[in-house]
Amino acid sequence: MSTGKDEAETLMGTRGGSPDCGNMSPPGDRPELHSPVTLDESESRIIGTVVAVQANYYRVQLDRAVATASTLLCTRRSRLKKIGQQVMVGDRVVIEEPDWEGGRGAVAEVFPRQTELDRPAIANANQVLLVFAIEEPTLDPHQLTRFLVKAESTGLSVLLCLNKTDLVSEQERIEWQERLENWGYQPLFISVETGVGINAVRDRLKDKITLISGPSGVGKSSLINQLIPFATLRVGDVSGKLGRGRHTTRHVELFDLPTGGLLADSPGFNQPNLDFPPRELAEYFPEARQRLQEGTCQFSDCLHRDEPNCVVSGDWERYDDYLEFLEEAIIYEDFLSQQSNPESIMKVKSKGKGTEQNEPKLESKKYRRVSRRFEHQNLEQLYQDFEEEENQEF
Ligand SMILES: Nc1nc2c(ncn2[C@@H]2O[C@H](COP(=O)(O)OP(=O)(O)OP(=O)(O)O)[C@@H](O)[C@H]2O)c(=O)[nH]1
Ligand SMILES: [Zn+2]
Repeated sequence: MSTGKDEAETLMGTRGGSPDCGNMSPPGDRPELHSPVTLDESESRIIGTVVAVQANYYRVQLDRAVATASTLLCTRRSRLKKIGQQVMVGDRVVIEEPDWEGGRGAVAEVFPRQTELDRPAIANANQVLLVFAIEEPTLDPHQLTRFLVKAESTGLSVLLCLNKTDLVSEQERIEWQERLENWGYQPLFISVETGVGINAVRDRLKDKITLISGPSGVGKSSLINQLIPFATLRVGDVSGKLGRGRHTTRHVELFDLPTGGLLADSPGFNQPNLDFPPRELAEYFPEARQRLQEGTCQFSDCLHRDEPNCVVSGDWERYDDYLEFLEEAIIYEDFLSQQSNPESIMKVKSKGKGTEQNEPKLESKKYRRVSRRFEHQNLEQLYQDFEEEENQEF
């Protein structure tokens, strides 16, 4: 746990850009939220966390309220602009020139980020809280796996929470527990309806920055309403849908948990497209991760498909999901490489009599095992994502 003073010693602000910590902080190296030290008296620094970014303004929640202000609306000092220092939601920052009465200030320095995600754009997040329901909607292991893989791909800790346990028997709950433990997870079983397990969730969110995720209807909003008192939610967020504004894909805002910690809800994160290199996929299945820790595949670039002497392929429940997602990740990689080289999408075909015509290239050999239907669906989603992103203001 670092203190404000530790942070002051490692400030980057004027000393260059953010370290490229990407979205893959190594497992086991997961940061805790900084302890609530606000005003570093020796240097009179005002320190806080950026909880929202709106146009060129940053809403900064101070570690400790000063005078009557607990948040300040800040601009970014021009010297940060000059060095290209971006300010993200979740950033720990130093504020200068506070105007306590007007509630204004200027972000002068940004502490080095411990983690950084780009979709949603959030710095220093510690964990993903993945919420599913056991019933209504019935828990679908395949969909759960997709969300788990997406959550794992952030490099953050993954906390799985199964809601609506009031709708199933204890026997059913235990069956799910055993099954998920075999996958490598220790889920929290909760019921927002009856209150079971909510305190355990609170404990796990304490002093951390948590990104909540999960499909529609599982009870995320109901859970958020339990965790954050009505009074602290801003107008427009009272349904429990935190920060769901016009910019659905990238917009993210942090909300204060009364027991300590911050919670972010980003609807874009609830469309779990698998947008990472195929080689990484095995790392996102705890079962595969474990096999790779215990053994080594014959080929260093093994995709764990049908290569000889592979330690990953084999008899584990989610191996078929692995294979399906692998194909999807390969398609995505191919799509990206075609984006960067548009000519590669088309080939010139002779139509006879000296005429030529551009036609889309057929899939390359390594992707042929993908079914047409599967490919079509996924590409449609990829194109949609791509267009959506193009249209985003950030
Ligand atoms: N039986 C039961 N119903 C619950 C529980 N938690 C939530 N619900 C109900 O499930 C329905 C969906 O809950 P929401 O909180 O709106 O779900 P959501 O995940 O926010 O859904 P989206 O807004 O579509 O993302 C509501 O009718 C809730 O009352 C629970 O623990 N048990
Ligand atoms: Zn292998």
